[in-house]
Order: sequence, then C-alpha cells, then structure tokens
Amino acid sequence: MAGRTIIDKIWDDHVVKDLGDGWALIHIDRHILHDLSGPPALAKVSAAGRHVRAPALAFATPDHAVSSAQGRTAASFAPGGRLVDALRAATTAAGIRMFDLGQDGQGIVHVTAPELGISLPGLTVICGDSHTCTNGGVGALAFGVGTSESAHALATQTLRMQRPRRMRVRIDGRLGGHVSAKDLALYLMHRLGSSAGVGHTVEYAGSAVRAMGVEARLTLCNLSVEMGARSGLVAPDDTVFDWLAGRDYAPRGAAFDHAVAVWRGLVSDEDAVFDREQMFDAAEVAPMMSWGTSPDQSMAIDGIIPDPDRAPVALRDDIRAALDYMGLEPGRPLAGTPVDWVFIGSCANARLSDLREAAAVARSGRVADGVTAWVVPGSVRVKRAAEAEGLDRVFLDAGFDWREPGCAMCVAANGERVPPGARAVSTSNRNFVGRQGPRARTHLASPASAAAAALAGRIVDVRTLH
Ligand SMILES: CC(C)[C@H](C(=O)O)[C@@H](O)C(=O)O
Ligand code: SF4
Repeated sequence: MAGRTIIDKIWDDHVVKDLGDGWALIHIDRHILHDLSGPPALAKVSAAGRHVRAPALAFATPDHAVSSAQGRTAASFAPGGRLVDALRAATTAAGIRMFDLGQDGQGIVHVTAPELGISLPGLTVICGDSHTCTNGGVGALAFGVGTSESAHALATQTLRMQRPRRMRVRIDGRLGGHVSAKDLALYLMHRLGSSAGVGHTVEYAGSAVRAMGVEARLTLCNLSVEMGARSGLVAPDDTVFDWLAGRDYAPRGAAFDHAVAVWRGLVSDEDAVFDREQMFDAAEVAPMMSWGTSPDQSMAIDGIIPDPDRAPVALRDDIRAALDYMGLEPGRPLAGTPVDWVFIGSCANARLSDLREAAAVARSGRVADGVTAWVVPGSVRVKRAAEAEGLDRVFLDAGFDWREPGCAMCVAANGERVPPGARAVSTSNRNFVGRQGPRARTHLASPASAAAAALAGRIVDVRTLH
C-alpha cells in the first residue's frame, strides 16, 4: 500500500461512513462557537427540534462584536451585546462551556482554542469561521463551516465532507532577521496566488517550518484560507507536544504520554503522494507588506509598487483598481508611504510572541505624531502574560493604546474602524475593500513591521531601524 500523508491519516481516522465518490461522514472532535456564528447555528438546532449531542466537545467565547476598550462590558457595543447575550443563553441551555467577557479563556477563538488545549494534534476542529485553519498549527485538521454545517455538527457530531486534495508546501532553509511567519505567509500568497489551495488541505513542511515555534505555525496556517485552502496544518512534533503539555483541556499524566505516542505517527510517510507540491527557499523571503486589496497582492517591503502597464494583461484591471482604492502610484517605492493607523492584533498575529516582536521595535521610539496605534491582545491569557512581562508598559510608554481582547479592528464588526480614506498597517489577514471600515486602506504586515510603521509614521523596512 502506498504511503499516506498526514491529511489522509487524520481523515481516515475520522470516517464514520464512506458515502462514495470521495465523500464521507466524518466525526467532528471539537466545535468552537463565537458571537457571530454561534447563536444562529444553535438557534437552527433548536428550531429543528434537535439538541446538542455532545456539549462537552463544544466551546464558546465572544470575540467579533465586542468592544476592545479598557473597561468594556458586553453593553459597550450594543449590537454586539445582544449577540453575547444570545450566545450565553444558548450555550447555557445546551450545557456548552462559554468563556465570557472578563474571564480567563475569553479571546479570539483561534487564539484561545490552541492555548487552552482544546485543539490538539490529529483532531478535527470546526468553527463557523474561515480562519479556523489557524488550529492546524498544532497538527489539527481544522476548517471553517457555514451555519447549516455547524448546526448539523452540533446535532450529530458529524459532517458530510468531500475528502480534501492534498497539497504540500515545503519551505527549506532559514528565514532572515526580522522575517517572521507572517512574512512567509504573505510571500507564499504572493507566489502562489489566492486560489492555489482551492479544494486542498495544505501541509506546511520543510526545515524552516520545523524550526518555527507553535505560535509562528499558527500564524502560517492562519493564512491558508487566503490562498483558497479550507485548512492547512503542520505535522506535530516535540515543539508542539512541549507547548501543549499542561494546557487546560490537553490530556494529563499517563494519558498525555499515550497521546504523544499516537501523535508521533501523524507525519506524512516518505512515499506519500500529494496532489500538488511547491518548494520555496526561506532565505528569499523579505519582510513583506500588501499593496493591494487581496492578501496575495503583497510585495517585499523594499520593492517597487507594481505597474499595471507592465503586468500580464489579465491582471491589469485588478491592479489598477487596487492601486486606485489604496491611493498608491505605480513604479514608486512602497517604503516611505505615510501611515495614519497601526493595528497590532487579530488571530493572525496577537499571541504573546507577536506582541514581543512588536514590543522589541516599540522600545526604540515613540509613535509618530498623527498616527493612532492600537495593540489588541488575542486573548485574556495573552494579555495577562504580556502584562506580567511588562509589554503593556512598553507599548503605553511608546504611545500605543493597550486594549481588551477580541477581533476589534480586524473586521470592524464591533464598530471599531479605520476612518474613511485613512491608511492602516495591520497585522491581520485580510485587506479587502472596506474590510477595516468603509474606504479604509489596509496594508497587511508582521507585528515588527507594523510597530516600525507606527514609530516612523510611514511604511518602513524594519531591517533599517535596528
Ligand atoms: C465573521 C466571520 C464569520 C469571518 C470569517 O469567517 O472568517 C471573520 O472572522 C473574518 O475574518 O472575515
Ligand atoms: S481576528 Fe479577524 S480574521 Fe480572526 S476571526 Fe476575528 S475577524 Fe476573523
């Protein structure tokens, strides 16, 4: 028998019933619910006269529509407050654990699920949210679902799924100084485009990935959906096992040792066949920044803004439209472009290691006049850990705002917006038209690059600051 990929192994372990033609009913191990997608899914279950089959496998927390202001309550943003109430009522009725505002465990779902050990290697993890792929950083097969699928899974603990095609992206070698997992992810988008992963699950492999800590792997997997893949993962190894040991919902004692022994088998066999393979050299990755209105419209920070007239004909209109929206001129350096807002946060980059990288830059100066810069930790736990090592003081002393955990300005669902026409450097993962507010202009970047832009008041190559 031919070898199997890690994707096949996790899939095969979860098939409840083979439905033929590549379709199967698969078991869902963990179900995450947030304030936007949780209430409608739970309502659908009740409306159908069903009940939640395995409440102990579901976990909820509000993140999207909650204010990030210090001292916030659910009522601080009234429309979101109603969603928090709905999530609280429905999870209480169903017997599902909810990490409420102000409680340990609250935060952006894709930050909290791994940090609490809810997502574990080899598990299937779903959430009504496209960035559920983030959880692949611990070796889970994790993907976003729609409301009907979420309701189906709540009622049955299964989903009818098409077996994903298998893609491997290998990155070998070493990333350079000030080049992070976020830069690598933007580089991959830039090289592969926004639809390279459609229909696939991506395994990220190679020495550059092996060398990454878990949080960096979560960042890398977070952007899988921006290249069209519903899920992306990294084979779990000692780095992951050490990181998971002792986490709230991870197995304990002998059960943990047993789990690790099983998890060690979650690697692609030497002779496993992928439907698509791509290889990259880590040394070629520079600090990256998006220039357009899709994450794949990204470039090396020391590069020249693309000229539509020199681009392939099929791309010209898109490039023109993106540059027009972004207020950028082709043929000029991106560095030097003045910046109004900086947002350090989101499930892409709001974990402790991200805040450390941003703080290391923030220590060297002050936020430039005319720039508003926010740091929104990804979870209550990240916030507390950052405060315990004084990162809040570093940011506050440098003139950044230090805020409460949630999605905040990543999608502006809580009313926190980049003003119309303003230019933001953001550590989030989407720069779509209007994403951070009507007419807001978003440049995606790493935490270090975002902090550097805040201090300089313009887009700057972070490598030139140190
Ligand atoms: C609002 C939510 C369902 C959405 C998603 O699915 O990803 C959001 O988190 C996003 O990042 O755009
Ligand atoms: S932080 Fe942004 S990308 Fe992540 S779940 Fe929230 S809105 Fe979506």
